[in-house]
Amino acid sequence: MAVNTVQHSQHNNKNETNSSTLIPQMPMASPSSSTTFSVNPTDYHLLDEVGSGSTATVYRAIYLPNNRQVAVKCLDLDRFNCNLDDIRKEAQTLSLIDHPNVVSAYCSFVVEHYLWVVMPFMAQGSCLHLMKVAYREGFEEDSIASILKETLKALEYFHRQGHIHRDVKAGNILLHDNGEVKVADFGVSACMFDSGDRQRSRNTFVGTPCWMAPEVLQPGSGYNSKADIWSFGIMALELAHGHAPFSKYPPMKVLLMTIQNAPPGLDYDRDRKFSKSFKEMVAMCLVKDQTKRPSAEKLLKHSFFKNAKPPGLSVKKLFADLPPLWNRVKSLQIKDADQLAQKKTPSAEQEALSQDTTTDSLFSKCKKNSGNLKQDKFMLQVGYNDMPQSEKISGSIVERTPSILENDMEASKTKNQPPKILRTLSGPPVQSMMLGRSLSEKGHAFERFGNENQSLGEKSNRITRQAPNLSGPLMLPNRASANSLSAPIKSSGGFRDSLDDKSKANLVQIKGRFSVTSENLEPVKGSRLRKSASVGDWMSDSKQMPTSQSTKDSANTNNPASLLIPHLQNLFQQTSIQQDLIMNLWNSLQPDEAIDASQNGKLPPLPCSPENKGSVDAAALEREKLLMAEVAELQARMISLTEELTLEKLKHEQLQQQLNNAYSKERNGEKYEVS
Ligand SMILES: Nc1ncnc2c1ncn2[C@@H]1O[C@H](COP(=O)(O)OP(=O)(O)OP(=O)(O)O)[C@@H](O)[C@H]1O
Repeated sequence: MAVNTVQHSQHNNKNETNSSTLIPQMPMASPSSSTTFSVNPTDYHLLDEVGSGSTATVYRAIYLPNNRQVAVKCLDLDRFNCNLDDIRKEAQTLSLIDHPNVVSAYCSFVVEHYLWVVMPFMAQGSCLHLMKVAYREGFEEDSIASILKETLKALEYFHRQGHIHRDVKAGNILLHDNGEVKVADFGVSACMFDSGDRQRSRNTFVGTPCWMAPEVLQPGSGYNSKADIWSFGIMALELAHGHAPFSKYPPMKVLLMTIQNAPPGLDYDRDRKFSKSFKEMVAMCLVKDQTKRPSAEKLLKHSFFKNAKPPGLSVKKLFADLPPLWNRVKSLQIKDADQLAQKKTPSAEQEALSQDTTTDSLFSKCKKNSGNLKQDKFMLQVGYNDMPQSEKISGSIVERTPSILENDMEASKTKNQPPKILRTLSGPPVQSMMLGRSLSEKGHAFERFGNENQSLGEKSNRITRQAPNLSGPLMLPNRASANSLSAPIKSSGGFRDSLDDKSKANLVQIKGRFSVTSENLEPVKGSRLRKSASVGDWMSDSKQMPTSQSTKDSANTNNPASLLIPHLQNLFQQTSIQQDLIMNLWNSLQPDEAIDASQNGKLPPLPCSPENKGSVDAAALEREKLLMAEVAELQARMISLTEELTLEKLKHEQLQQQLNNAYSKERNGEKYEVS
């Protein structure tokens, strides 16, 4: 493997302070191909966007020197608090991966603040995308068996090499025209989230809430390759139903449900169409005790896989009649953008709705429906430093109302957008020459959708491209092609670890991923977070999605009810989830550990007597009452402010009327007398 030492371009990641942090450009021959790919970005002609996830956008591209079709994954380095040395190591590891069921990398290099990873182009995209486009209820069992078997072969390979994939899900299983199945997203993404050495990365977890194994969420428990087997079981359910279990719930709730509930599985009644052997195989993967889960090697011997057909038969047929991937991606984007646009509630209606909501109904609604609130209105924020000392573990679900979203979009439209940034709303910064070509290609593709769709396309472009992505790298447009239903999450090796370590004091979620251990939050602070695909459109805005402090501030201003009520709802939601989480984690501590942590100040002095857990519940109730009272007070203030505002508006209108009268009389030469 030749290593080109030419530094192509600098990127402005904050960690780039020591000499070893520049990522080397790595031209390399693909392990299974003799072609060498250059690290010169002008050698790549980016054509269409074929997918996007929480960390990257992926393009179909042509490698100009040999006219070969490739995929270029563009990871935004600004989004991560990453050690570039680690990225280099991981990129090297990635280049050494050589298995027919694993998507390897041809080369990687930095273009401005993007890491470009050049890979084989998998022409049918991910299983998740395929389900969204054509199989919303999931695939048939024969296709599932083949996809799972190929995936399992890749996992067996990873595990044999001592690796854990850590993000096994349908969004990371790619398909090719001939039915080939390959696992993607190994290596680079992992390292993007795992600064630190290998050992440390074992103590952190990159994953996606619905797919995460219980042991990676449990305080203090370690995990190993069996975590992939759990995710594999969840993915089996995802392929069978078209979505992962719990995917309709907010991430924090998913975490709790994964820990507390019985493992999900194929239901004997509801899933009658599936074989006993499939159900049994899934049940073997989804055992909470990781030691009781089979290894990938052992699982491959299960009868379910023995009978699996070759993918050329059972997978290839899935996309026989479908248009090319990039057109599917575009039409899905259009559909999603259209749905997004239709979700808008006129702000007046929103206000009326908000004002109708009483404290009681609001509270009970939040309590009762906390799990049913639409995922696509939520964004999860997890943080320590923003919270009072007594609430050091926090997980807040912030509801994003359609009217706020709308405002964001309007605001973004009015901002001055330098052409380059405008171009990069959904993609990497590339030379204008490449940009021109890429955009024109996109234009052609849109033409195929006819006039009606063309205008939708424009709308989609307006919404998805101009969505508020201007204030920071985290602001991604809401895209159909994103790894919907698969927002990854990252947590440290248990919450207790996080509490112990000041360097892990900030928790931030980046587009669905839990990004724990953020020592330097600068790239995130002030940035606006938005959506993740998978569990919906969770969005945040430093201005509009308040932390507890900004919520307080907003209560002190003359904000109209339509803005305040969603904040109150957020508070309720946030508080109830936090309470659940605190109680759950606290109760999972050993009594002596809890006392110890309280006494040495690592944990706030919760009124928890290990002998008498009932007092914890009482304290929680007490706290709930206090919060209710606070909210009632806030709401009363809000109502009175709203009334004042209405009065002022009335006065204003009257004055306006008088002025108009005076003006028209003056024009008519009459003398106006103020009444
Ligand atoms: N080599 C490829 N060929 C074709 N499509 C691809 C390729 N790699 C990725 N994609 C598409 O792009 C999507 C996003 O890619 P990827 O999962 O690597 O991004 P990510 O940001 O790492 O996602 P995640 O949200 O899982 O972290 C995939 O779900 C898939 O649809």
